[in-house]
Amino acid sequence: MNTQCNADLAINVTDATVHYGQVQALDHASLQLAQGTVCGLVGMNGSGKSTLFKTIMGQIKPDTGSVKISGTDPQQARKSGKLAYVPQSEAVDWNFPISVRDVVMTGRYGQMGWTRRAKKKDHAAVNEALGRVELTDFANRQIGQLSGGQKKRAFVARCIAQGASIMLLDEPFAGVDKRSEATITKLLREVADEGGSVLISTHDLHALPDLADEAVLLMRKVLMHGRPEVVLRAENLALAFGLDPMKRDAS
Ligand SMILES: Nc1ncnc2c1ncn2[C@@H]1O[C@H](COP(=O)(O)OP(=O)(O)OP(=O)(O)O)[C@@H](O)[C@H]1O
Repeated sequence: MNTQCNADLAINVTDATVHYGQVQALDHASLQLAQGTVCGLVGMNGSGKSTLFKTIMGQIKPDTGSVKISGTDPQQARKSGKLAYVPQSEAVDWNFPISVRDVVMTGRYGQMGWTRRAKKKDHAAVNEALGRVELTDFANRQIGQLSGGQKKRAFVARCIAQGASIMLLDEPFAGVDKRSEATITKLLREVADEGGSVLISTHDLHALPDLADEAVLLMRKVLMHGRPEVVLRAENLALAFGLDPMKRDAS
């Protein structure tokens, strides 16, 4: 789909197979994502989307194949702050006694050294990120006391404070109000326009053509990768879902 050489690819997953015991979650999946693109990841429940994210993040080592992030290992890309992940809401402990500001500050930890003492530039990065997601007024609230959409915005702000140029977002629009969806969409577009890359799983297929430059259909392997309006054609969705999810909930 792209003409960049491998080291220029933001994400390069080649032939990744992942098992959880007897369950095969990825089956020789390959995905190349160029710099400066927003890509939507679409697939039914259990098709391997979260597993693919974890594999790209280096949290799961695939049985076969390899993952490169801008030509380096995922661990190295995470350490340098280049690669960031916004997990599904269910994966977060919202009762943890931490403020919105401190959640965003965790994005700076990699650059602070072992003392984790925030300097002026760290506070400035956090303030700027909070402003970009319109959460400045909520900075001192405990993270669990935000709405679903505000929580997502806080985690996007964390990626921005980190200075990440490659962002993975697992269902960022699930249970999210329209304002938050619009704010997040605008920010992701800005990240891509600045040369970053965004991979975003979503069940909201109607929103995808406005949000993403590309779409990927996943069913343990990548069935199709191309322009959203082509990938989301009914006959292609039928391959991935066995029905027409534009007429029904894609889950
Ligand atoms: N920790 C685990 N142990 C065993 N099986 C798992 C584990 N995590 C995921 N699976 C299985 O692996 C497959 C892929 O799961 P995964 O969570 O990657 O799918 P998904 O596309 O993200 O699903 P959803 O849309 O529901 O979030 C599923 O069959 C799931 O049941």
